[in-house]
Amino acid sequence: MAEAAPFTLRWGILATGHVAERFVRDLLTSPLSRGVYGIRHQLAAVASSRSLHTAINFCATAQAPVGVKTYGSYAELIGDSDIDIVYIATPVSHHFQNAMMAIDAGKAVLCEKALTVTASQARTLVTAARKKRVFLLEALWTRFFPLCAKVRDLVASGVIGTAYRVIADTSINLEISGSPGDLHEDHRLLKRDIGGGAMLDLGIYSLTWIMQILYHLQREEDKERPVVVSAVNAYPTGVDEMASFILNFRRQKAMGIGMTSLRIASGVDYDFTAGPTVRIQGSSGEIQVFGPAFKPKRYCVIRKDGNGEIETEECPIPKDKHRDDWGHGLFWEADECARCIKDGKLESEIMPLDESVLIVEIIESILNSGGIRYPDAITSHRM
Ligand SMILES: NC(=O)C1=CN([C@@H]2O[C@H](COP(=O)(O)OP(=O)(O)OC[C@H]3O[C@@H](n4cnc5c(N)ncnc54)[C@H](OP(=O)(O)O)[C@@H]3O)[C@@H](O)[C@H]2O)C=CC1
Ligand SMILES: O=C1OC[C@@H](O)[C@H](O)[C@H]1O
Repeated sequence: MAEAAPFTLRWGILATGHVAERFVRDLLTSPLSRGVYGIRHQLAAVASSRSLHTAINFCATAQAPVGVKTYGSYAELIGDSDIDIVYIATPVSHHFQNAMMAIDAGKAVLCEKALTVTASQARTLVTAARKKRVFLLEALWTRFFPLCAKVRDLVASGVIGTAYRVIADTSINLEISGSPGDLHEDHRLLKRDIGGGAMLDLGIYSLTWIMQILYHLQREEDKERPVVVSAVNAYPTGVDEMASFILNFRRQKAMGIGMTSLRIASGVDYDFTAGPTVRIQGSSGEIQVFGPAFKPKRYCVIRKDGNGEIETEECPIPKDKHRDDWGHGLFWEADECARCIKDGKLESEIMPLDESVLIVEIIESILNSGGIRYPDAITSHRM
């Protein structure tokens, strides 16, 4: 019997910045190069808010195939009937408006992290997607790494006993060399008007590690939400440059301890000096994760009764040799979109919408505790 043709998902790319290029390069790799079958991705169109030329140049740089449509406005892309899903790769400040526009037009949406600047925006977006019955997913790419799936499975299967503590750090160093104290203010992460700051950009990864173990793995019927305490340092531009937080799951007798910084990196070098960026400690052992928390590379399992033996699992990002050996790791979230949409699902079980909303709520409470306020222009529900 002939094999069924793979399900094809037609993508429209909204914005042409740094992550959009990486995402498109990933989309253009073959799912077979990472052992994924039954789906394929088609890059249908790219839009830039700046100009048509920017979109055309973007396609050339990303080595897009001929025939990809290009637009000089987001509205044109969203109105294109040959697109199934819109990937939103604008700064956080613009996610609410961009995603709302796509949802209103009945398009599925994969929206970069953080889902929105405020919890109220996140709730409104999710309500709109559910009402319109369109697929919506926050592009928290790390969640979809096979490494994360393996770690979740290991914890759920009781390999380390009961998980009582998760410690996670996601930090980079934006200090200007030779000018101690000063950070690179031209960096998007220092800009308040586009939703900069450590928590929304990087702390969210520490948070997702804690949440995918201590929250996501709880029984669906009676999930315990954490009580949050935090400390935040602000930078003169008004964004948070450093934050530490504790998520207390009292009923589980468990705590998540998260850190993020734009001043001091997780380690001088992620491979050799950072140590584990994530530690999951259980009653009978520990799982340690190495590499940046947003792009983990390997994990090891240390059992209390293991006589000091450490089981290490390397998890390299698969490369496509037909695409210049490219592979960044963003393709796994794209594959999840294709699988969900193929199966008629409106959200992913790996990163449910209620969890995305809860994550923005937690970030908001952490930022509020440090007096961080974003301008009305990016916190409103104006379209
Ligand atoms: N998953 C991951 O690995 C990563 C995710 N991210 C997330 O992706 C998003 C974008 O980040 P990144 O690509 O690094 O950002 P960039 O600044 O490189 O790109 C953002 C793009 O958004 C568009 N844009 C629209 N309005 C504005 C505006 N007012 N200011 C700036 N850009 C605007 C522009 O595209 P155009 O002019 O074509 O419309 C711009 O190129 C963020 O939400 C971030 O959190 C970022 C890095 C890595
Ligand atoms: O989401 C992200 O992950 C990778 C980092 O390099 C980047 O700053 C951040 O936006």
